[in-house]
Amino acid sequence: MTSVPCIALIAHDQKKDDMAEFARRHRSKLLHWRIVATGTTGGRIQDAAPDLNVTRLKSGPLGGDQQIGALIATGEVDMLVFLVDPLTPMPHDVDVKALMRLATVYDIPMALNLATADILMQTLTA
Ligand SMILES: O=C(CO)COP(=O)(O)O
Repeated sequence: MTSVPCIALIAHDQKKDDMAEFARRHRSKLLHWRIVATGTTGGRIQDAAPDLNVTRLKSGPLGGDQQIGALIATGEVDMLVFLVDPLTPMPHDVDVKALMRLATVYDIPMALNLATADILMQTLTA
């Protein structure tokens, strides 16, 4: 793990309220992390907790998931929280699957729902 660990945060549209609440709830721990996020998700996190260190990438359907996958492949992401919407078809479903695949290949702790994300955050010491 690098000196400032990096967490990737992504939420599909139906889960963005949950992600904003997640960022507020875990703000004190997330202050010690660099956050990378897809475009719209990152904006919602910045609105919810303006003092967090958020780098916004492209929106998911425009390549943001792939950008985060590339960061995982180069060893720059330590944890992934991806709040997925399993009830809505996505035009970029292949990108979503590719990101989950890379997080698995590189053995990155990955939460795909809020309950697991909260447990992962509880394991962090800072
Ligand atoms: O579509 C997404 C993940 O697949 C998320 O992208 P946005 O955060 O830009 O909405």
